[in-house]
Amino acid sequence: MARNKFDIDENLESPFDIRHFRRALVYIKRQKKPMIIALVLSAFSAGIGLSAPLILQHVVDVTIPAKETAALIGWSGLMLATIVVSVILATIRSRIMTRVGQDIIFEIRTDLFKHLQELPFQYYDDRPQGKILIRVVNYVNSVSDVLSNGIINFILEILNLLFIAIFMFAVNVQLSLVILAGLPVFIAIMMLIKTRQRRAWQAVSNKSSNLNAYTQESISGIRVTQIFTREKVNESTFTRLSTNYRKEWMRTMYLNFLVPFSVDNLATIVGTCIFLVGLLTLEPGAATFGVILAMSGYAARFWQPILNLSNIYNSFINGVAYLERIFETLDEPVTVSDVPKARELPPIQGNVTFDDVTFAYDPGHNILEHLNFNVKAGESIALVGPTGAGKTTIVNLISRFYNITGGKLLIDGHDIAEVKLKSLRSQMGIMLQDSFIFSGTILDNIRYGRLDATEEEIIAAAKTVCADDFIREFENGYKTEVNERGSKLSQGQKQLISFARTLLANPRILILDEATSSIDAQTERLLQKGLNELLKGRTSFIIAHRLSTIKNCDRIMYVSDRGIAESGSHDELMAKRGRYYKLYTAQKMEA
Ligand SMILES: Nc1ncnc2c1ncn2[C@@H]1O[C@H](COP(=O)(O)OP(=O)(O)OP(=O)(O)O)[C@@H](O)[C@H]1O
Repeated sequence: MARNKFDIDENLESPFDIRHFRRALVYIKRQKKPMIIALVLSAFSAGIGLSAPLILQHVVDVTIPAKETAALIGWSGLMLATIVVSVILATIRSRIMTRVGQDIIFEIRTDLFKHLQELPFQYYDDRPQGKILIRVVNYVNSVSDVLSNGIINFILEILNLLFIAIFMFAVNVQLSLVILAGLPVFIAIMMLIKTRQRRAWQAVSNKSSNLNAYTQESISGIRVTQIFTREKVNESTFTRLSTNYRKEWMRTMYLNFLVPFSVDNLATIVGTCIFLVGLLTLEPGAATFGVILAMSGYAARFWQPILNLSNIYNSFINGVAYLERIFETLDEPVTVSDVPKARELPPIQGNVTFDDVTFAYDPGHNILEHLNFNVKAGESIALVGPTGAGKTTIVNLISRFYNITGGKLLIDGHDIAEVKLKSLRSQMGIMLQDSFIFSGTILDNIRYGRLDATEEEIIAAAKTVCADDFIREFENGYKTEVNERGSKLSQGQKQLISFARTLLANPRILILDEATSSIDAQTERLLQKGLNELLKGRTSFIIAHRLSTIKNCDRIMYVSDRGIAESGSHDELMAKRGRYYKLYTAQKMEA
């Protein structure tokens, strides 16, 4: 998918790719056993149900004229028994199939989530989160029925149809042909609306995806919305997307209504014809009144599975519209992954080399060009420079969150493109600009990257970053529950927690992207002390706009014009009186 937004429809596949169905069969096949049991139960239930018209015919033609009261009671009891057995079998089948449906969606959803965990940053850069979410939650739910009951019901309805055909031909061939005469008309109607129905369902999936994306974005940005009093504008955007969804849904339903409407009408016409033809040819030995009654029963039963089949077909194309989206996500290539013969990156010292590195997020728009620098193990590097120059991009490349477009990036001489991602990232401590806090306790949040860390280690990390004091001030201390995104915490507190989380991993290379931007100057000074100790012997990349915090770094790189414009220690760069000097003196004056 190219870059997408909440009001841009995703590309629709046309015509239907049968591969999607074959892939769905992989999940269905895993449920073979319970599905066969359900099928057999249903076949029994349907077979028993089919005997009812035969009993009726016998009662009308034989039992009633002969006034055999005892037999009449017997036949009535038998009819009741068939209904009871049918209901019991149908209930058992429903239970089995509910479980099968849930097992199928459980597996699809697990595969989707697993895949989403591996997809690179780029995938998430390119689309609204709501469009991803709707696939995992809603779309998977929507295909459950079609992949479980849909298949079974399809087989059953075909069997049902066959049985009914056999029964009715056995009773009367001429009237059976009358019943069948409506079939070509029905097939013609279905052929006419089939493509439109498919497109309509695809459009519904698109519009619901757009609506979901916008709702999700609006909820995430609700604070900004209220700050700028944009509620009315947002409501009108929501109404527009909602209206689009409703329109597509209605269009789809109108098409769908055509099916039962046609079936009902055809069934009524055929039913009338049976009485007409039956009564006209009513003569002893041919069509008795009992036969006509039985045949009109079969006519109704014959059209019921056809109606059911067309409903199954309808939910099938509806499901396919969702399946396409689900499999599209599962097929999304994991572009940042281990190469076939990837090696483990051995425990590193922390030498980092950018060897003629070029990088573009979007082809043709280089953010970095022919970047060359070498960082020795244990060196502390500050990346400074104007907004949007490429500082975050540089540190993201070191952890291989994106593949570089040209050149090589080496750690201790190992090309990072050739080592296992896990072995690379597990030796890095990265603190992103967004200090994301997960729902759970503060303890859980610090422990996030090292599940085996002891409480003592967690507290030590928190102390190093000066987070221990404020954490203990909470009523439940480290066991304090925080909400998703840490809504109970101040921005600075979130940064300190995520700082502790990064340190706990004890990384050889530490990357701090605006790690202390929201922390007050006093805490920052204290933090700096702890950090200086901690940074000893580790390679570190520190991005900071507040230059006072990076003054003491071994080397400062001024990032600009797709590369490093200046590089040196604070004193060297100040003596040079270049861009860094200007930036530093400007900040000093402001302070
Ligand atoms: N995911 C992305 N897709 C496309 N372009 C991007 C993406 N992320 C960043 N950019 C672009 O790359 C350039 C460098 O961005 P980067 O975040 O590295 O800058 P920065 O120097 O860290 O900025 P800041 O100081 O504001 O954090 C910017 O022009 C930005 O628009």
